[in-house]
Amino acid sequence: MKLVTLQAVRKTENGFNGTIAVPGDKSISHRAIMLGGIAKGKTVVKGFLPGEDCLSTIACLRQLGVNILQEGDYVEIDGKGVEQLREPEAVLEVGNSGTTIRLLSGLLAGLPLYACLQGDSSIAKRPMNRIVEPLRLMGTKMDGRQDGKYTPLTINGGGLHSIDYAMPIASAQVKSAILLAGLHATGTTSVTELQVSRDHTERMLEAFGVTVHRNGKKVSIAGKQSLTATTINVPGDISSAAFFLAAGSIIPNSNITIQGVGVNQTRTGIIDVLERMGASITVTGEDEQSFEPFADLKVISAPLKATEIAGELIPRLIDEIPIIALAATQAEGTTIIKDAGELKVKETNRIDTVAKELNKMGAHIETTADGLIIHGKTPLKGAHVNSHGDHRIGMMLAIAGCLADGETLIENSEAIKVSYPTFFETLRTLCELN
Ligand SMILES: O=C(O)C1=C[C@@H](OP(=O)(O)O)[C@@H](O)[C@H](O)C1
Ligand SMILES: C=C(OP(=O)(O)O)C(=O)O
Repeated sequence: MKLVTLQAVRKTENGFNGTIAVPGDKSISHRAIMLGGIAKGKTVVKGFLPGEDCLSTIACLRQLGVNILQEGDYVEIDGKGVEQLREPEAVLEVGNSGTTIRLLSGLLAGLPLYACLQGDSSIAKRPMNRIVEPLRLMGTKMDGRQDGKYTPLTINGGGLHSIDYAMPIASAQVKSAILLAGLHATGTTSVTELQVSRDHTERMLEAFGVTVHRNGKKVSIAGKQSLTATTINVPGDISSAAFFLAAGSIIPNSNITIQGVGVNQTRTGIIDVLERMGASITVTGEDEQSFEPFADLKVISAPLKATEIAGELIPRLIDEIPIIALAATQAEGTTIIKDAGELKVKETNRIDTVAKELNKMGAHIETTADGLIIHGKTPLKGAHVNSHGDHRIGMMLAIAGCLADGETLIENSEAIKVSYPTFFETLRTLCELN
């Protein structure tokens, strides 16, 4: 039986203060393990995120026969090239990780192996047809429940040919799955994005010596290229830093510096939106040397005003919408978030869970078909809330609890370990929790 965890959080009286570093970027950590696993030579990953999702990726690659040493945020991968991957003897378990199942499916599609992939009860509800359709077009024999819509997925890979695919949705996971399959297909595979999404796969493939052509929203990769091992320095995860950027803005008397955060343009929508709302954020020490840019972010509390978030901005802050919604409850005016229907197919339906849980605390949030309407300047009060097993909802509620009058109890708080296992330790360095 799974234990239900309950975390108590009380209002912080003196603000959030201090200098912190957030754990490594989740998206980049997954990709470093997968690409290191098919490269030739020793790949070293520094600043790896030892969160449950990325540990699932390591476990899957080990099942495929890759030797991986992991100690905290340090990883060494003994890469022997893609031909050394062996057929897994058991089902590949991806846990709660959408990135693991979608990217790994793309990788496996190109290899002459049979594999079965499944995850937890949240993964079982998330759409897989978005990758199954293009991978089938490339020649993959692939199936899943309801004609490939849902997990478990089975893949009988190999013998792929290239495609020129126009994506019907904005998704870095779908783009990456196709590019990883294209790596082992004949001809040149192209993907044209509907809207620009995070480009970590493209950047990391280049870091492993692969030629990737980019032309606006079109990305192309010639098949049959091999990867050469490298050292990957993973920046701090801006999606984790986002909780403190928002907290520092809305919790009075705060002053936080977050060191070494990844500031890839495809991920910095959170900074743009908070600044537009009136937040005081300073970006310093930008380092562009590495394949992914890093910077230090400083935030001090400031009065916020409402905004509208829509269109091309959405993929640049898709995972930050729960914490942006909390910030908007404290802003002057009504914030409108639209074009964010993708939120319905994350770890939970985040349109519903954000509204339901924050409204328990006194917020006034309405749901729409593709977003949220958030009425500002609503004082929050402590309540018994639930992460519903969604890490980002859990962290957002913990920050809400630091702002609300009285005590907040967060049920299923253990979900936070998916992307930020030391979240409450960081919180305790910034303020008194209880
Ligand atoms: O490629 C990635 O690492 C991710 C892409 C996004 O998902 P989609 O591709 O479904 O938009 C994001 O929400 C997820 O947390 C990580
Ligand atoms: C949606 C997320 O991740 P994934 O799709 O990898 O489960 C997330 O981290 O918010």
